[in-house]
Amino acid sequence: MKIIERLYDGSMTMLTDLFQLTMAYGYWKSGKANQQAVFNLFFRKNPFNGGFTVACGLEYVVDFLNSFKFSSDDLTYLQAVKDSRGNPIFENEFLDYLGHMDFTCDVDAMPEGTIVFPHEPMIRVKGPVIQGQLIETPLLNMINFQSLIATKAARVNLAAKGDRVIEFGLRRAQGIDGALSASRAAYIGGCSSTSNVLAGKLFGIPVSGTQAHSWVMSFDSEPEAFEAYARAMPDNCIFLVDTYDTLKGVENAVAVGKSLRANGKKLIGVRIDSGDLAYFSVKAREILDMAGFQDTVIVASNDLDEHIINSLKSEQHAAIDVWGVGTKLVTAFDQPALGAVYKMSAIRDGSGKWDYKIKLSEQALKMNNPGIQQVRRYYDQDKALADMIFDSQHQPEGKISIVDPMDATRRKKLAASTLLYKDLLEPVFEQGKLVYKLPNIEEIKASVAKELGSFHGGVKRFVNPHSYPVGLEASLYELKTSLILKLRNMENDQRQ
Ligand SMILES: Nc1ncnc2c1ncn2[C@@H]1O[C@H](COP(=O)(O)OP(=O)(O)OP(=O)(O)O)[C@@H](O)[C@H]1O
Ligand SMILES: O=P(O)(O)OC[C@H]1O[C@H](OP(=O)(O)OP(=O)(O)O)[C@H](O)[C@@H]1O
Ligand SMILES: O=C(O)c1cccnc1
Repeated sequence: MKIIERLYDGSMTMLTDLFQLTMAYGYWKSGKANQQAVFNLFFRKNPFNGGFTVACGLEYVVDFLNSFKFSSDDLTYLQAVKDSRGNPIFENEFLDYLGHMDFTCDVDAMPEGTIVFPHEPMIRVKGPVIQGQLIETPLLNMINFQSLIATKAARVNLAAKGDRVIEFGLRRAQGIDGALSASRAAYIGGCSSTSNVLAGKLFGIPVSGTQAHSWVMSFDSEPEAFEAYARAMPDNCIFLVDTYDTLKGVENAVAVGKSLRANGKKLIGVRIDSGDLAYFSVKAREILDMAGFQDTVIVASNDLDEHIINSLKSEQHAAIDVWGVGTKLVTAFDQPALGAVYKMSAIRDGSGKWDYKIKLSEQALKMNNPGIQQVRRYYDQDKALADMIFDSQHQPEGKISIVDPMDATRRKKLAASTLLYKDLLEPVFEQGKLVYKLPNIEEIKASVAKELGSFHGGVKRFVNPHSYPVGLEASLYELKTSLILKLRNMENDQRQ
């Protein structure tokens, strides 16, 4: 079979790191496979030095978990995986166990489109430790990338201040799924359409586009190229005007626009893809307006990102109506990974009691939070005030104090009983059964716009954004501190 058919028709359960399978084998050998554990997926820093992150990728995760099953092909492959002495790593009885394994975990997650902040669990998995372990890598793969791109797209669209942004990234994206899931995430983050036709077909995203230099170059002259296009597609005319001389190109577009008009058609737009976009767009606008083409839009492209768009639009008053953004959006050019991690935060001991876990680190930033966490977002009217990470086993009551996990002296008191709130993690799977109704892509996209609207402008600015308050509920903070002290004492005792 060809590589693309094999990739997309096969089971995805093996989309994991080998060490997840070797640890799974170890859990099984040690009789621990079914010990209940809790894992949280979270990141430690907003991308792009920004003040927020857009959660994205859950639909992929749901699909992946829904069809989580090792196929006989997978097991045959695993049978042949060898250790350092050339012997099979996995014994057949274990492979048989994997073959019969069904996904039975509880999964709670933030819906796609939720605005999320560092240290907040975006996904919580509770169930047999072997299963929680095996799905670590694919969950990170799906959530890290799509959340990164949805966040970049949200930033680009904030800079465009309501103008249409078309995502042009397919040709520069990181491979096939890098392009497809980037187109999906970019649309969710706020783009209006994509040039990626397969993404349009798969996800129901509107597709749109203009024309390339090769079209113009294939004719003896630019006017001939525009005329031929207008004859072929009179209702789809956005001419690329910078192949030879941008302003002459606009004049050539106007000339064809006049004959389109004479036939009851319209010159929809011109695209400028090089040079000083502020200067050329303003000049192009003058030419178009003088000729009576006030409603012809100016599309700009060429290595754009949120900073260039912001400068062109807000500082230089460029006359650009539509932004075509490719490379820097779909490759998350200035930050290639979100850096979300997946950490165990509790495991049930032999007596059935939850044993809360943290990982010690020299860096406070790297110490995870313990417990079976939930995130509560408090609102004052329709504005988000602060988020509290708490242990769902101990529902907070009365007056609430939240503690900054990076600086315990920073505490925020909330008159919680008078405030509206929403718990951000929603049940997705209960004992392996899907209990969540997936929103469609339009609903997800609309929720990003709505959610962003509930945050103060300072959180969304590009330079030194305001750090939105996220804290640990005080008793969870105390618990974390006591676990750290206990582990440090254990370390000291072992050294003596
Ligand atoms: N007025 C402007 N202010 C800020 N940045 C701009 C402005 N006009 C264009 N840019 C950006 O400057 C960069 C221009 O890069 P470059 O010099 O490679 O483009 P170019 O001169 O159009 O040549 P090419 O044909 O190779 O694209 C692009 O990222 C573009 O988006
Ligand atoms: O610049 P991006 O944000 O990635 O947007 C996509 C770019 O892709 C096309 O260029 P093409 O691949 O033909 O090459 P070019 O850079 O020489 O125009 C298009 O003209 C844009 O410039
Ligand atoms: O349609 C376009 O103008 C387009 C598509 C892909 C990349 N650059 C431009």
